[in-house]
Amino acid sequence: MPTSHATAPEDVRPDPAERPDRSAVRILLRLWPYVRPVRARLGTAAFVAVVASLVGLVIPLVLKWMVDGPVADRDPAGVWLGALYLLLLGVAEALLFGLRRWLVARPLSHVEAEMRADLYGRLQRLPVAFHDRWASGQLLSRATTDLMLLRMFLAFPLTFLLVNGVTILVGVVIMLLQDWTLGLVILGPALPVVVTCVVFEKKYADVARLAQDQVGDLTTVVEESVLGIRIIKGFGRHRSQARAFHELSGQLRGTELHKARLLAAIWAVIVTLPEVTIGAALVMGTVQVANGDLSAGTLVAFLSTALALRWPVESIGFLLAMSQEAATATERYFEVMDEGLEEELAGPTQTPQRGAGNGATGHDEPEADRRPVTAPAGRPTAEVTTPAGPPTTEVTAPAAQRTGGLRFHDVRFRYPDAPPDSPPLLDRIDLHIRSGESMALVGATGSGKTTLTALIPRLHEVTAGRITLDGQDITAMSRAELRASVAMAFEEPTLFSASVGENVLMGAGPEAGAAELDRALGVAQADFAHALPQGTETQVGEQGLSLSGGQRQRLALARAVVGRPRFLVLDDPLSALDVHTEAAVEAALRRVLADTTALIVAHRPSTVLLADRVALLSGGRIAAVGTHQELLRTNAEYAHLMSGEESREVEARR
Ligand SMILES: Nc1ncnc2c1ncn2[C@@H]1O[C@H](COP(=O)(O)OP(=O)(O)OP(=O)(O)O)[C@@H](O)[C@H]1O
Repeated sequence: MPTSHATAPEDVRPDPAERPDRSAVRILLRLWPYVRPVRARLGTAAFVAVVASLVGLVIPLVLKWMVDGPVADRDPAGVWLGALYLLLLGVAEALLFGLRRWLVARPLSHVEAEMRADLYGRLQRLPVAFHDRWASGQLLSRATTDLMLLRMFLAFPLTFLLVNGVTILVGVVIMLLQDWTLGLVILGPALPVVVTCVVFEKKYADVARLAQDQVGDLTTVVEESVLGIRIIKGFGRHRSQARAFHELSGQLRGTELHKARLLAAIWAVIVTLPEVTIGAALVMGTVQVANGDLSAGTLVAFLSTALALRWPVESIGFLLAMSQEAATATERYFEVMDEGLEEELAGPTQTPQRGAGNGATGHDEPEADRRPVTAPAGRPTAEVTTPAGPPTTEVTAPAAQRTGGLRFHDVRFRYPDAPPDSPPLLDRIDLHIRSGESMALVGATGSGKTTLTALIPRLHEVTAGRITLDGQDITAMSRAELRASVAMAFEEPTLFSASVGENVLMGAGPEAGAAELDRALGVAQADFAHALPQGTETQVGEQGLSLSGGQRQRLALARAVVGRPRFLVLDDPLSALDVHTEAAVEAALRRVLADTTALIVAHRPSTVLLADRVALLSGGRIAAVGTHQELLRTNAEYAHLMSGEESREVEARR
């Protein structure tokens, strides 16, 4: 059974100290492949916004013309004309900003959808080891909150940092042209503002990253609480769960307040300094007007321009903050996208080259696999071996029988996150399940049975050695081909939010229909599906929670057998069934197992009896292989496991 590792992944976030210290700009540049297809529209939108902003800067010049012209000459018609110009400029500015919004809305939702689709696709193709390591909440928050932040960045800060930059530049030039001394006064705070922005950016980057990671942690807690609601209620853990939630949300609140304090600090600098200088310029300008050195219109134009630049300057603070959050979101997005795909994973590092590929292997028969004894009546193979003792008889079976079926060749496995000096979980596993044979796999809890079965469809990669299916190395097959040949039913039967029929037919090709569905439901004794309100069209809830454990297990079994796989791997498939249903499923499974090569993880004698032979996994090795009766007689550990004590322990854990 998968262990708690699957539900409590370690913290995989890169240590802040280990994260490469890259500038926000370089990180954001990674978005270019997604932005490229919509660059024309985004560019046009930015151009329109620059024009709109510059239109706003013409308004002070019209004011200057009005004050020095019609107002000074007491010409009402001129004043009305000036007012009309101002109105037209205001309307033009508003229309242009509206056009910009219209231009960006569609392409940006396209970018967000593309990025989300890529992330989802990547998550499907990442190896199981990746999902073991990453908390689901961290992945969820990247697919939702982070992508929303990116869309907002492309919509506002990306454009407005450019627009405001151009506006400030043009505005400053206009002010210097009006009166260069007043212009220099206005430029005074530029240096302290720039320095503050640089310091702010670095500090804000760290806090933004922390906040986004904490959102991921919080999402994980919420998700686990919802999925585990029965356990929380059943054990009355809602208070401790709520405490854990409050603690995390308190931490997030603290981080958000830290962000707010940083924003307040930069805001104070960015707002106060320009305000003070505008005040100073007003005083100086008024004195100059009083002395006759400056026209009133010029002063009005100057101050109006300075006031028009207030917003572009003040907004820099939060535009930088949003950009920083977007850089963090980009970094978090690509942390997932940069993970190696299943397909890119190298095979075992020390693959023995003995007899690779089809044909005779030349591989020595494993010790426990050599001695032919009598097969159970009616079984397809006569090659059943005794459990213990030195090899006595060489196998004389035809080559096809020796290489056919499912075979582990000197397989070794250690979880990638296990300490490097720990012994391998599976060590020198040699096991041969002959074509058409079914083999039960028995072992103490935690001995590695589930892990061993997961190696067959390459959910994990063997550390050394190789596995062959009918003589063909599984690493030489495409994953699609491999997984079409091997069907699995896991101990934890997961159903998807779809109809019962769709859940079962997931295990077959697209051509499978009602006949295959009925047959599979029959084999798994899951005919209850026909009695559901809408028969096999009935939707099962999230994870099939509306069905009982036994019902879900039978549907999972039906899914495994529906595609008539060449190889069947069942991880304790009958654990949740009552004795009568179990007997019925066993009877039906026997017929299926006659046509396939199967490996069945078993805890109970009744499941073991489904198989032709049994392999005992102990201490990371296949300690014995033989029939149930033989192993009962000759192997004390097996006898103990089957005596019921171990089975009861396993039952008690469920
Ligand atoms: N993703 C993982 N990373 C590291 N160690 C793991 C991982 N999954 C399982 N293990 C460890 O591997 C060992 C074997 O686990 P496995 O689930 O294969 O045992 P099992 O024999 O199927 O147990 P059971 O009979 O209880 O289902 C356990 O000690 C477990 O802690």
